[in-house]
Amino acid sequence: MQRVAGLNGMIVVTVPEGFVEPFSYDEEHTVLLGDWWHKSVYEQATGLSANPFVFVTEPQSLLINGRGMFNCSLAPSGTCNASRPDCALPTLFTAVPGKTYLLRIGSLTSLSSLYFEIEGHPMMVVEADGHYVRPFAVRGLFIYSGETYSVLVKADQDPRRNYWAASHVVGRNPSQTPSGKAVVSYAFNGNNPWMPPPTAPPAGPPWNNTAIRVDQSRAIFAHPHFVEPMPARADRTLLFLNTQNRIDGHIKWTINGVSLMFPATPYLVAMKRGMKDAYEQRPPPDMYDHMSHDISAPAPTNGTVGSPVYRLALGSVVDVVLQNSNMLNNKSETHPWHLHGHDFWVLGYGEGKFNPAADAWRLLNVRDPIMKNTVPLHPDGWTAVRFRADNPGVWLFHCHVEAHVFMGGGAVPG
Ligand SMILES: O=C1O[C@H]([C@@H](O)CO)C(O)=C1O
Repeated sequence: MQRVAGLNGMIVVTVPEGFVEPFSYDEEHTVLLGDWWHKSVYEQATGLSANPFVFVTEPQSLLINGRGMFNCSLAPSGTCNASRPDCALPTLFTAVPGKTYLLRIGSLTSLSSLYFEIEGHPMMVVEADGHYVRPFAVRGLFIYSGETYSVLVKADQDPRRNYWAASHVVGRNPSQTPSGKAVVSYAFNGNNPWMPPPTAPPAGPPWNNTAIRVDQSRAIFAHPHFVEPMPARADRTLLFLNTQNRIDGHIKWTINGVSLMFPATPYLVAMKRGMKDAYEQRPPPDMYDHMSHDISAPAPTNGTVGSPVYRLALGSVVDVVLQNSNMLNNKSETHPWHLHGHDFWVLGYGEGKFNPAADAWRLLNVRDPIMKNTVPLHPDGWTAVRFRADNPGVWLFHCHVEAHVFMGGGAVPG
């Protein structure tokens, strides 16, 4: 749930009594990561629907548990205390020396893909979107809007000083967005929790290094004792081309040429009452023209705006291959795709164009895929997921970038 439009929070579901998790820890902290603009979402929405188009551009701040800092030189005069550019005290996480902490990390960003790290404290990733993963160690965690992870961190460093925790934008040029900062302070006699760490905050990885982000995505597998059996094959395959189109002069995101616009009457109400005019009855295309479409060129201007539904047979197994492609400005960006009402198995990630006729299927992980509900679609690549349509309803499957879903970047299975 994104903060910029007013909603923010983390719900922690505890395990049933007697259930033993595949790891142990002493204490836990929740870490909510966000991004923040000085303009309201209403101003942003006006720009996104305007001709000429005005993008939201990069956030002014990154937030860690609601607190952020921004570059005062960019603020209108009088709105910022230039002698104290950090303006607010950062969030403080307290650690008792020697203890192991479970950090429950969620990204509530509207736009930014992030890298979160704690100076001098590597992390062991143990859970993703509510599913246990085969544990793997990282120096910092790449996390995309809508995702949640749990990581274990050991408080095993010098307890007489404080440490930076930081979030950095990746995948987009952060240009004017300073890193989000928080402080980890050891509860140790004589250590002042409000003393700034003696070191410079970590700089994070280069924002445009896609390969290391894909590597992390590929390192996530189900925990060997918690592999959810996956159906061997799908009943239906959807190949989604995720791209921009210019429609009636406006920049839109489209999926297989359709830019999603929510109907005025909610789908469920319309279906229950048989209101056939309330949403588009013609089914949207299962595929795009994958043989001839060039994903490294802007999409041709043939998109439409609509509200069609991918009608799925109850209980059927559906594969979706999300295919990235260049925007109108000829660049490719990261899109975190989020499915409502279901978890999916993450079959794999690839570079370039997915070719359903070729070997691509054999490269997918059918042995121990992790289940998630949000998955990154990396620049110039594809991501394949499988889910069972076993939750009757009308659901949204969409890019979790707030501006993109507003501009039509979603589909409606139901
Ligand atoms: O939807 C978007 O629009 C801009 C750019 O494509 C046009 O300004 C951008 O970076 C997006 O993610």
